Amino acid sequence: MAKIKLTTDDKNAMPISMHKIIHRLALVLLICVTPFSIANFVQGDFLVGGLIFIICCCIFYISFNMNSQRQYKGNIAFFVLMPIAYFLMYNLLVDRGIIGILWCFPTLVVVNFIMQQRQALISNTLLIVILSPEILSQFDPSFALRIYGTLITVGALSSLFVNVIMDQQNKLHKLAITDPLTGLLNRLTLEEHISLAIEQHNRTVTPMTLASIDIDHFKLINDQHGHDVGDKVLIKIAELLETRTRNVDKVYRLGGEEFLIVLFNANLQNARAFANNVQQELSKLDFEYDITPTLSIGLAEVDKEKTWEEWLKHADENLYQAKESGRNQVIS
Ligand SMILES: Nc1nc2c(ncn2[C@@H]2O[C@H](COP(=O)(O)OP(=O)(O)OP(=O)(O)O)[C@@H](O)[C@H]2O)c(=O)[nH]1
Repeated sequence: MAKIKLTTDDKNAMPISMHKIIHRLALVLLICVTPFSIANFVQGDFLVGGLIFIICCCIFYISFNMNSQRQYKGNIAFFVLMPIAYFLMYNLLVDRGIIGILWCFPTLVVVNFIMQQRQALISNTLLIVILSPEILSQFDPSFALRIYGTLITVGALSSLFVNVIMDQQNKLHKLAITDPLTGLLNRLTLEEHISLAIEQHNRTVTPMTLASIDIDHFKLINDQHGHDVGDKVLIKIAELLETRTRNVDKVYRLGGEEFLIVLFNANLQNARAFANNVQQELSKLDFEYDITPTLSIGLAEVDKEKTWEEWLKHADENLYQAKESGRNQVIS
């Protein structure tokens, strides 16, 4: 089964479920914690008020940032907002003793939700290290040990919890966007990727070409050799398409024996060379029962005057012409 290609950005991005969790976290903070911060300011307790306010700002900022920019990577929280919060937390511990420690617990949990796993681990370890001199000087060793035990347990449990959610969500997301037979992308992300390709073309004038691909007389393969043999042909062709494309390209099975490839940074000439190469490679593959499948391919280069639907339609029309001209053809 072909593996879906993930770009570096896909790999660094937080899963969609984390976006929702952070929006909800922001809402919970707004309702439950912000009034607490205001109350502290009113009572003149600027340290506690400021600390809570900064943590809330951190979550609000990230939540807002995620609405406008889906690829949040946790850097703002790691490099800017958390150091400020930790500075205040240290002073709180110096000033209030054991009461100051209490705010570390929600912080350890929140950090796991708003940063990537490695950043969260570093950040939480740093928090404990920063507070250590004060913990050791203020409390006797057995009590200090209990504090460390509880801080580490809360940090580790929340990290475990977040990782289980992210893992499940990644699996579900992968299932939702892939075709179960071939492992290629299905239609779900088609509009998003084609629109992104158009955006990138408009921004950088990078050429992009769509290749609409259809197996010729596939019904005959099914009828003569059975559906399971037809499935194996589909899987092998999907693997061929995946191995012949680059990491940035997107390969879809749109249904039945129909495939689509978004060829990034490829003009019509590059795409034609790619299509001819795929046809040649296919003719060299060994299939059961001496089946010799062929492909009809329609190509269309991106045109900034066209919408993504028109671009797709153009590639489909060329595919239709390839079929009409006798199949096993590339038309652009
Ligand atoms: N084995 C298998 N067959 C499928 C699958 N999905 C669709 N098909 C079959 O694909 C065949 C498509 O047939 P047609 O649309 O007539 O196309 P074709 O025979 O390839 O003819 P042309 O496209 O005109 O060259 C049908 O027989 C479908 O049953 C699948 O997942 N597995």
